[in-house]
Amino acid sequence: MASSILSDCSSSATSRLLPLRRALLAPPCRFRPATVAAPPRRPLAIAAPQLPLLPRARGMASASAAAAASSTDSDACAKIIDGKLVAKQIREEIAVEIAKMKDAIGVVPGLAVILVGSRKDSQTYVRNKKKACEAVGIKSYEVNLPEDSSEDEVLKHITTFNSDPSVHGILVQLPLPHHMNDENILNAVSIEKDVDGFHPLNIGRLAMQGRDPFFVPCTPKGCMELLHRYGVEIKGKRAVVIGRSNIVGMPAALLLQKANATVSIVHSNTKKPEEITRQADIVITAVGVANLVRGSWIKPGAAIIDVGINPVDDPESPRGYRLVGDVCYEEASKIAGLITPVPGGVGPMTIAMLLSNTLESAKRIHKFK
Ligand SMILES: NC(=O)C1=CN([C@@H]2O[C@H](COP(=O)(O)OP(=O)(O)OC[C@H]3O[C@@H](n4cnc5c(N)ncnc54)[C@H](OP(=O)(O)O)[C@@H]3O)[C@@H](O)[C@H]2O)C=CC1
Ligand SMILES: Nc1nc(=O)c2c([nH]1)NC[C@@H]1CN(c3ccc(C(=O)N[C@@H](CCC(=O)O)C(=O)O)cc3)C=[N+]21
Repeated sequence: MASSILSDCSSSATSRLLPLRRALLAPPCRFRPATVAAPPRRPLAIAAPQLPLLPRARGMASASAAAAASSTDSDACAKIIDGKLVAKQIREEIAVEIAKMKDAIGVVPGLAVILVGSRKDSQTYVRNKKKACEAVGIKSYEVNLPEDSSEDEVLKHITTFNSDPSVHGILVQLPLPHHMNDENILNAVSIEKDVDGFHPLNIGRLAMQGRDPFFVPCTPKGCMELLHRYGVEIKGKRAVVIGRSNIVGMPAALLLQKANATVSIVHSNTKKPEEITRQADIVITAVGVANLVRGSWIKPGAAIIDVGINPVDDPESPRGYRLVGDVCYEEASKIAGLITPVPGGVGPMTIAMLLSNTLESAKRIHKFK
């Protein structure tokens, strides 16, 4: 459900909640349309990190550059990280690899999606995943179960997919109905087919030094991919992750740490989150609160990756609502060096990473290089 109120990002410390006003939608930056930065094409950075191909974004090159950027500089305008474009490039790369694999060994990757219940947003995500699979040549299998299904029914489908050789990835759409135990269900997915990367063994391997998971969770992997493709240096930088969920915040923090950032995690009990966030060269937000992160929370020149997807009422939109992130975009885009929009930032990357994980799984299972 869309929230019926929207922070207008205009008060100082706390969000003032007002009815939606059209004027708030005006683009804040004079140069905004021209600053959408297209990253050059290159293979997935997760497999082979480093090698930034874009010139460093304003303010990200060094502390002195960041210090030079002033938050009162009205011309300052962040580069937009175009997740939609990067995701398209990645899908094209994946389609080429799938065609090669099919030619060489006659195998196409298969992804099974299990959806329980009839939440509209979950149905949309699953439909979009299916479309994305078809477009790159991944065969998709779908199971739709009613809301009142038993945990055993879900487990039965997982077991069937675990032993089906044409299925290389299994995804159980979250959230599950309340009467089901997420842990039991996620534990049942074979770790070799856990393309969401949510199995405790995969998360454990992600957390451990010198170990690698079979799969990195898609949304955090997408965030890292955007940072890599836009040439954001991570090693030695300060990063703040806002949110610590098992599916986004926590694995995002682990990945940043693996990439040698110094990481702080902000959560609902954190005191003075703005002071902590203001120290960060890189901020990843995954909270689910519209406009939580204000311009005053951001270090000039920082890279901001906004994972939040928050519906707010918008009578002028055909759907009656629109999506905004956790970051007050109007304010943040005047101070940050780089920023992801919502929509069109991390969301499309999540789906691209799911396709990437499914291809990776098929290649590993069939020992195809
Ligand atoms: N773009 C994409 O592809 C995806 C987007 N999302 C979106 O990302 C957002 C987060 O999703 P998810 O991680 O699943 O959400 P969860 O609700 O599982 O986790 C939210 C986290 O935010 C923290 N939090 C809540 N309120 C505050 C606050 N005021 N200040 C600081 N931290 C706070 C919570 O802290 P605590 O742990 O203390 O409760 C918790 O760790 C949602 O908007 C979701 O729709 C999610 C997945 C993919
Ligand atoms: N097992 C499981 N794995 C998930 O990865 C998973 C999940 N369950 N449950 C729900 C969350 C959410 N999620 C998103 C995926 C794509 C967009 C996306 O493509 N968003 C578009 C907007 C789409 C629109 O306009 O509605 C964008 O940000 O541009 C958003 C959110 C994956 N999740």
